[in-house]
Amino acid sequence: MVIVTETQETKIPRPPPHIPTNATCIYEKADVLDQLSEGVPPFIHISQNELFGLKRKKLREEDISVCECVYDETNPESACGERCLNVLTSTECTDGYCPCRQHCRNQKFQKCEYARTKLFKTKGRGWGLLADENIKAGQFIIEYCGEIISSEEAEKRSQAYEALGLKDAYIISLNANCFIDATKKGSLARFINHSCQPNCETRKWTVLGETRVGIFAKKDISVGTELAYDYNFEWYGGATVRCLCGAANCSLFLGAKSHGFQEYNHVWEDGDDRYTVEKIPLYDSAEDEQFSSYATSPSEHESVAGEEDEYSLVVGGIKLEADGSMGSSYVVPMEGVAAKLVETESSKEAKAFTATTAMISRIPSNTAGLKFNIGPGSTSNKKSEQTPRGRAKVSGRKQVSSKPVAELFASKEVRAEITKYEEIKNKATAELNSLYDEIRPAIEKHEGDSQDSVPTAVAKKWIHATCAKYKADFNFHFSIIKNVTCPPKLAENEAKPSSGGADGQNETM
Ligand SMILES: C[S@@+](CC[C@H](N)C(=O)[O-])C[C@H]1O[C@@H](n2cnc3c(N)ncnc32)[C@H](O)[C@@H]1O
Repeated sequence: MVIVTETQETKIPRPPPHIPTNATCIYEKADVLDQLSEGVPPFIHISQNELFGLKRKKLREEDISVCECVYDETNPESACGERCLNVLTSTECTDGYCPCRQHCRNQKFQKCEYARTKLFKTKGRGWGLLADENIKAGQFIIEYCGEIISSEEAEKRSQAYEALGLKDAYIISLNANCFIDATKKGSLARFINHSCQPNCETRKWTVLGETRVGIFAKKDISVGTELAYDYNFEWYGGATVRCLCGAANCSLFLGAKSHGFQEYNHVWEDGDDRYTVEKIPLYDSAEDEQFSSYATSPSEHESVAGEEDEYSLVVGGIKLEADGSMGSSYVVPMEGVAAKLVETESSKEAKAFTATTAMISRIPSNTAGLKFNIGPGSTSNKKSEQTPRGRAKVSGRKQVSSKPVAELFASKEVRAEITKYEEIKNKATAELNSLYDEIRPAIEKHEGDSQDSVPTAVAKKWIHATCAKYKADFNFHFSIIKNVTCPPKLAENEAKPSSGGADGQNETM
């Protein structure tokens, strides 16, 4: 098998000269090539994402986050460890700007500081990746590299791959607008399989102003153990793949946790071991519910107006360089796929591909609130509704109105308390809405690039207002529950509460 790695000719848009580019990658490519033995389906190995039909945003000096770490020669761990401000916000330090200079330990993506891993053939799940050394919980293992594509392109490609009969899916979501496709080009992370009880997880990091996805250890992993993460597949309907992870809590199908999963729509292919199920264990849909917040519907992906890469154009897997020649790294791998894609993309029928299996997994932000998710959907897991003016409703949930609730209580004191908390809640909601209008330009500006990050000052304001709203919501509901479960003693002149409202009629909230 011929494996072709990225070449010097591959043109990657660079930031201006005064802004540093990726630090030297110390990853041993030879190690990778050794592993790609006979039988591994061909692909192009890359250790840095490539943009397809999208423009790379220039990194501006004012966008560089500079930490406050002080390097102490007697303690090498003092350089950008877990207390580094950048590490805490999942942002890599930038060469030339980090106070710890060459001692900085927070450039793991840029320097490809990967754990040692090894490809191996699994039973029934194709190829997989295992730990080739002991890995510590929290350790960065490898970057999920591939082509960065728009959501429209992702949909088009996944349908095309399905039509071509590709069994393995390698497209994961980067944010609402962009996806990483490691089908034709990728790092070894593309071989990591799914598990419903994973030892790894995906995390998004900001590296030189761009969002990148890394695979991190969720727990200590001993040498020889298979690496796996939860794909959180987002399915666009159609065929589903039986999960063979073997975990006790297995969801049984890849994508079973996604909204798009439709049990009635399974397509089993004759003679395909991957899809053969000897005995299907009983399926408990309740298990899905606890995970349902991971996945979102396809409609959540807003399309991006595809702009051409400044430097080159990729057509059906063949890269055309500025001089019209074909990039040399594109000649051998995925020949069949590339050829068919050229054929289908150039024909009008390409658009008429029936949507069958289109698997796109979604990467949750794993920064535990340190990364500021902001905007219309940030107060709820569900996509928030938009008013005609475009303003996001803060919550799509049914609102409880205080009046009928308060009337259920005989105590004046309780009624006053509930009404007071409702006023505070309404005020906090109004403040959040007006803040959203104020910061919308900043949000929209950032949505065009990385939807996950907005300037810290804006994020802080938003977090403050959101917390105030949550607190007010909580206090309002808590005061109702508290007074229902532990009603205050009534004053002599107060009547006993009726069973159904102040006027004795049954009322509902
Ligand atoms: C990102 S690839 C993983 C590498 C893949 N095994 C290979 O040989 O290239 C994802 C594909 O691997 C297979 N796969 C991954 N995890 C699986 C699992 N738990 N059960 C069954 N198939 C799995 C599915 O075909 C899926 O579309």
